[in-house]
Amino acid sequence: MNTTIIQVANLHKQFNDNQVLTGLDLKIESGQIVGLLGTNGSGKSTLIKCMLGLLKPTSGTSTVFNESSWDLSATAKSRLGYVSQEFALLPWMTVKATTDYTGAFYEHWDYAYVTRLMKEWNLDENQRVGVLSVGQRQKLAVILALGHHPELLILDEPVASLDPVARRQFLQSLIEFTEDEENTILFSTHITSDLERVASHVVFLEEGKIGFSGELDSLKHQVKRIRISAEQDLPLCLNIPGTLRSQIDGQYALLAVKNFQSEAMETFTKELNATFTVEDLNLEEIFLELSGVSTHAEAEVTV
Ligand SMILES: Nc1ncnc2c1ncn2[C@@H]1O[C@H](COP(=O)(O)OP(=O)(O)OP(=O)(O)O)[C@@H](O)[C@H]1O
Repeated sequence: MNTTIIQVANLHKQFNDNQVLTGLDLKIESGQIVGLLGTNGSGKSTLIKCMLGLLKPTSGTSTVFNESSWDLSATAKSRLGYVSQEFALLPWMTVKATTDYTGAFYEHWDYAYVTRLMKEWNLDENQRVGVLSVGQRQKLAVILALGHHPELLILDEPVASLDPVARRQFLQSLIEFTEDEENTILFSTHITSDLERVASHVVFLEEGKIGFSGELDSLKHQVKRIRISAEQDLPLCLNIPGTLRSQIDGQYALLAVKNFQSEAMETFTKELNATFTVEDLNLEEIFLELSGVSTHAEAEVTV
């Protein structure tokens, strides 16, 4: 049975007069791999920090393992792994000294697992941290977060500096991490193809609110591109509920809709004496449509 790992209720966060998060409600359950999407500055890091108790919400609540995020016990913290965007490592230490030093803080540090990950991810344990590339440092930060087998892993843009090979290895490790145990992952990213490869659920932040939260498959099922073709010119405004974008050109129309319902579309097009076809969008196209950026430029309006 799935248990609730993170629960956010009516969460607001404001920095001076900058309202970043506006009444968010969110539930993440054990075993989920949740991808957090949103445009730059939409509040992904702020939400993560509120969940971890690193920032205090202006109002509302957040709990992790049923404990208030703002007041997490040492036991709850030991069940967490977190990699922030601005992680700090000591440049004069070697990779090995860094992992040993971090491991010393944990009761159940898995030295063998850490050594295996370092080998798989081509990290030289004798190298000094100060001379590592940005991507190598990012790999090390992720390994440090995994070494104690956290039940909940939170990663803020973990793959931004990784090359495609390292990204594949990293994603594979994430899959193993949740396959072996009932672990939960929340990660923010701008790389939608990565998210599509591993995430079971998606949370989409939009103007301080949750634009979508649910299963990845459900999101793909709901957001579609529709082509309408009629015998006569179509009206200039179609008024189809859930339309994100529409382009009308005489007898033809091209639309992106959210909450697509086949029956409603059938009724609507019948009234216009028109027919329609439905096309799937990939996650990047869905993300762009939900963010208000048309992907129609790449698609012809006519059938
Ligand atoms: N400590 C802070 N003090 C003041 N403003 C902040 C602080 N942290 C974040 N902000 C503001 O909150 C907004 C959201 O920032 P945040 O870093 O959460 O966005 P993000 O979605 O993670 O962005 P990105 O995709 O670029 O990493 C921005 O306008 C930012 O300037």
